[in-house]
Amino acid sequence: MPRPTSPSSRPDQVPGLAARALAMRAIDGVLARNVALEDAFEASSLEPRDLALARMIAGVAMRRYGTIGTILDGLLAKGMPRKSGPLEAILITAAAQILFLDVPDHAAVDLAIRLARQDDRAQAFSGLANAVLRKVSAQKAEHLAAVPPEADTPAWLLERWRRHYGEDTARAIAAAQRFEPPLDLTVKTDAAGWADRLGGRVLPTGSVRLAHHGPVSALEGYAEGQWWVQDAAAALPARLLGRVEGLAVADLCAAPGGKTAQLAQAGARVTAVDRSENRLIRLRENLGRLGLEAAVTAADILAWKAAPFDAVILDAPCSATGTIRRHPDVAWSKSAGDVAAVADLQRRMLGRMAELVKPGGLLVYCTCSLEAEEGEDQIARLLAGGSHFTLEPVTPADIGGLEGAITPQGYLRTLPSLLPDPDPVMSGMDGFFAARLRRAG
Ligand SMILES: C[S@@+](CC[C@H](N)C(=O)[O-])C[C@H]1O[C@@H](n2cnc3c(N)ncnc32)[C@H](O)[C@@H]1O
Repeated sequence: MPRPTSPSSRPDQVPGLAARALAMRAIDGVLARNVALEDAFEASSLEPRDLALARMIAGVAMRRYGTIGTILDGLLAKGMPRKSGPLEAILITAAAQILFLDVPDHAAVDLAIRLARQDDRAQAFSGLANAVLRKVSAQKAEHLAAVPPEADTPAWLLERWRRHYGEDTARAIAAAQRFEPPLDLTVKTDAAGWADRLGGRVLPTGSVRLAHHGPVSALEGYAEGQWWVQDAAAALPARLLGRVEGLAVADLCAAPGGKTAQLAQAGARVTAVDRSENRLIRLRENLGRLGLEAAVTAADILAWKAAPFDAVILDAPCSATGTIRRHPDVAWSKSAGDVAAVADLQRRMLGRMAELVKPGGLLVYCTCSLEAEEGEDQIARLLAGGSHFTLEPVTPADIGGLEGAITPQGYLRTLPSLLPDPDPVMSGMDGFFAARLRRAG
């Protein structure tokens, strides 16, 4: 039975407590059950202000979880107590505020103690929590200086990136992921005009970049459907199909529809396929707001039958390690086993593509993963196995001159460390892989 809480400590009556409680539950969900942070927020009924605060706290806590964990470990002489329920998530929630947010330390500590006291298992450790958090607060700068930047990337991921990209690039990727990303928009037309109106800048690849971290629906042009949110790297794979006006194009694994919108805007007759009905609701809403059209189909593409298309883009489900800047929980909720499982699914999806692309037609395969198994290795295996496809190398002209994003083999490989800027929050792009293949005629 949950213990009754005293009226003065009910989350809805203590200012700020509900936001901390939600942040703590979201963090606990990632660390204890591999639940995505967003799932905790989507199910919440908190006021928008509290929800935004909870998102901010949990976001920075996951982005800097390696640093926070190292500092807490150093202060817990006997390690995290066993059977202490959400104590670890409570400490992380408070330490994230103390170390990285502009919140009075005493408020962060006080609210953490209230959360601990509300939980049957954690309450016995509220004194310990108080002592540890006061030590975090007392020597912030010293604690932070003692932790190397790589601590915020799990060792297994860093090791893979070292093997595939080399030491310097692996470190640069890890460093880029410690900062919140900018907001990138794909605009229908007039990128320079929208950059001007929204106070942003046009990237060489054509996206408009803003340093904006609030809700986007209040920004000019959103309601009128003049642009959509899409990371600069995510906007590149659809462009590899070249001129698509009047062509029949299948967008496979399409929801929430960023690439569908690009292709429809470019004049293609798009068929958007995804197996998730829920995500297709968002795709339809997005297309509706943008005033764009596509034929939308809910189906598992491993079983879907259709007459072949002039061109196909397959944005396969992946480990999403290229999006850790945007979704820092991905770093801590995924494992090497997850990479192997999605790589197997991607291989099976690619195996079906010859049926769906007309002879002479184009296929673009892409993933938002930094892992070679989900990118380079997939295409190398496909091409080595007597495939119907040949590689059409990506050229700088395809992607706004971003030569650094093209590999010697002719693949597109964007990294969070590309597009550097003196302001780290205006730097970088998601990690994407894409290959362009032509089916034999
Ligand atoms: C990376 S997301 C796609 C993002 C989208 N292309 C965009 O640009 O907005 C991957 C999508 O694959 C879908 N998916 C996963 N397995 C699938 C399958 N077997 N058949 C169809 N869709 C699938 C998921 O529901 C998810 O929406």
